[in-house]
Amino acid sequence: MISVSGLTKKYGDKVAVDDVSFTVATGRVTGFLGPNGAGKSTTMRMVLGLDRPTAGSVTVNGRRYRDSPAPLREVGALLEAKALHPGRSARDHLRWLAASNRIPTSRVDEVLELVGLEAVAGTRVGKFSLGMGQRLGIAVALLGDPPVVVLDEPVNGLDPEGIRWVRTLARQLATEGRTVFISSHLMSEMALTADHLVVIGRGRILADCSMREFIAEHAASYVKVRSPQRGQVADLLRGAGADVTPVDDELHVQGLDAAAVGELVGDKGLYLHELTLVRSSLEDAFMTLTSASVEYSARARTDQAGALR
Ligand SMILES: Nc1ncnc2c1ncn2[C@@H]1O[C@H](COP(=O)(O)OP(=O)(O)OP(=O)(O)O)[C@@H](O)[C@H]1O
Repeated sequence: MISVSGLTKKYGDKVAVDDVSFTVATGRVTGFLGPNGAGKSTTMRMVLGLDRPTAGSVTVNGRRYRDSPAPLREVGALLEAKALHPGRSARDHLRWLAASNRIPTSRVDEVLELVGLEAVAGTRVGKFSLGMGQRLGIAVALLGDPPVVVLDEPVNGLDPEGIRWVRTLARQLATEGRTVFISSHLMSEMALTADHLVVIGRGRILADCSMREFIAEHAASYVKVRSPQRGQVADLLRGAGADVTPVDDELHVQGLDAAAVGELVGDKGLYLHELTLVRSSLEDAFMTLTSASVEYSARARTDQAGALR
């Protein structure tokens, strides 16, 4: 498991990560979600000991990454813009990493097969597409068969088949009991992949909850009703305690579910032309949540400058 406590990173005056605490549990996929520039990569780099925190601490399975005797076998990571030797083949790259981390060479062909690069294993990495590079990065992450896997934007550059493959792989790794921590700026992708969500905006944690809780709390829903007796239906539903908003030729009803609306209307012998549960998309919920953090951050900066004191 990964434990992040009071983590802060400043670059000069810029606070990239601001007093962040959360836990990434074993045996499930935790999605790390936030808009561009939110602080995801910076946090992940600190988890991996590649950036030194200004304050706070991170432990992976109880110790700091850089204190690990065999990092590649402890934590597998895919980071953005991974530097690869362009003249080397994928197989040679993995062999070199395996040898320098005392991982058996037989594992190289296993991971090449796992990520679907067997056919191009001898091709120079410089000729790889973005998607192939991502697959090779994931192969590197899995080379040491690590119990903890950290993937920064793993679906970048992948086609729909590749995206589905990453999703299945992440779920499989979690089912095997590993700790899986994946960043993305795409809510729709995380909704299909993650069990748990940590949402960050402007360096601060905005939500840390299960995907189910996030949907219940943030994805607003209403029942869309169309009826030739709109006025009567609206009065009836309001009388039953619902919140009813007329929109064009529709009624948007909150406070009663679709079944209750249907039964109330049926009991009175009124007609319905439509009865639909409408959920706002998770993408909308995510945008609303993170755009609020922009305002918060602007206030915080004014406060820091002393203007409000
Ligand atoms: N080395 C650096 N020097 C100065 N500022 C930096 C540095 N690295 C990151 N930042 C700033 O810190 C903030 C957080 O960046 P970070 O890359 O962690 O965000 P992110 O959520 O990963 O975004 P993206 O999805 O665009 O990669 C951004 O405002 C970024 O400009």
